[in-house]
Amino acid sequence: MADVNSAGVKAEERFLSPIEAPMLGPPVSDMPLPSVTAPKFQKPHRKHFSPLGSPPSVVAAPASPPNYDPLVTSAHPPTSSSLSKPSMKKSASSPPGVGLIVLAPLQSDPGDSLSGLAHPPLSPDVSDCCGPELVLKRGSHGCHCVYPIKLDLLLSNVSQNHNWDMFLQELASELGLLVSQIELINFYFLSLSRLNISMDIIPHSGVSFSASDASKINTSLYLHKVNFDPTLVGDYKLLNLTWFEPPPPSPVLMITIISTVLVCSCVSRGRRTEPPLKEPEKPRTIDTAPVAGSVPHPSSTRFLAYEELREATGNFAPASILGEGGFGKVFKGVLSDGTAVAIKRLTSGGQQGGKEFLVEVEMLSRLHHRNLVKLVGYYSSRDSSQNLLCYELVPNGSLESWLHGNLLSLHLNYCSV
Ligand SMILES: Nc1ncnc2c1ncn2[C@@H]1O[C@H](COP(=O)(O)OP(=O)(O)OP(=O)(O)O)[C@@H](O)[C@H]1O
Repeated sequence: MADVNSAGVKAEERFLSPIEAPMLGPPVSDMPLPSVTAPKFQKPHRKHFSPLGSPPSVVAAPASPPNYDPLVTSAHPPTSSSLSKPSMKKSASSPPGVGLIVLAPLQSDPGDSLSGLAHPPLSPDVSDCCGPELVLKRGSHGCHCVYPIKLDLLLSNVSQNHNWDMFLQELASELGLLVSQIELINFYFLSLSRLNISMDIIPHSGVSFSASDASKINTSLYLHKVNFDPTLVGDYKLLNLTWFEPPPPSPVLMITIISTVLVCSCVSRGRRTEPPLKEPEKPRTIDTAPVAGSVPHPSSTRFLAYEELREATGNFAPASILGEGGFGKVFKGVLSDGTAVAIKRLTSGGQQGGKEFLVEVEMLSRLHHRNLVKLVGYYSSRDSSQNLLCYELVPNGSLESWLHGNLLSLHLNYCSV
């Protein structure tokens, strides 16, 4: 009898290198598994669970593919007769190696008896919007593609009046699946009671099965934990199980995620550690500028430490006195930076209070004229009991001599402004 596939095609017309079926010859593990060539993008890891090896182990496909191509078929609509006109086609979109493992044809006369067999209800064709190794999830909106588990079983002692719905229900129940997750892709009769059947198991949620779920299915089938009604199927053998590990996120997505994390991290860190904005510090010495009431200290001139002024004048030594006006003595001195200055020490208890003094200092510091003596800085104690003005030193004689001499220079001091 010659074997026929689901489309009723004689096996010997299709297969150049037939291999013995597991129950008829070499074990399935000796069957070379074809290599997979998938596009680089979204390439999933394809893993074969060896039915004859340790159940949870993953057996990689051999590096060298066999010389013959495995038969790759698309899903076929149910055929009314196993001897009907063949409609099998090579799938261009499917990668090699994803499909039916070819079993050897039996050398017996097929006769017409196969036409009376109850054929498995194959899933109808669906639109081919999915990429290689992906299948369309039925019932979903749009083109929802998922990675299935591809399963090949060898069924023996199959009832001729096989109730395939019952078989699928039992298989789904035993594997903890929904019947809707199992799609029969192809079948191949070896004899009246024996056939190889291929199916896709569709993940109920997500884009693929987890490794543990795939391993459970593999183990259940390998260890024959799946029990069928003996009136339906006498025995079965796991020929092949292929699980597609979901591809890792694309590099673009990874870069986006990493960038987002980095940006968020930097922003968060910046908020934590960014010091509060500070006013640029003015050159100060030891003392700090006074704040008299609501009047801020003058910003356009220097606040000088009393200690510096005291040292500059030799502790306001009488020898450094330049003169004396209506508001106090004027001392000659040199600041720590070498600037020669005239320091006017206002008489304590003068007419001006702290606020007025600071306002005057602010005004003086903003007046600039070639005939005005430049204000270098000032000092005012917190209680305004000590107020000092520091001018550039006018050399070559007293102001009086300048004013009353030939020079037409004008001197305006703090009191006369
Ligand atoms: N920048 C200066 N450089 C050199 N000597 C100065 C300077 N400022 C004041 N003096 C000296 O100190 C003296 C006192 O000056 P001050 O300005 O205090 O009084 P005044 O200008 O003479 O009169 P008034 O008190 O009415 O302003 C001046 O006569 C001058 O000799």
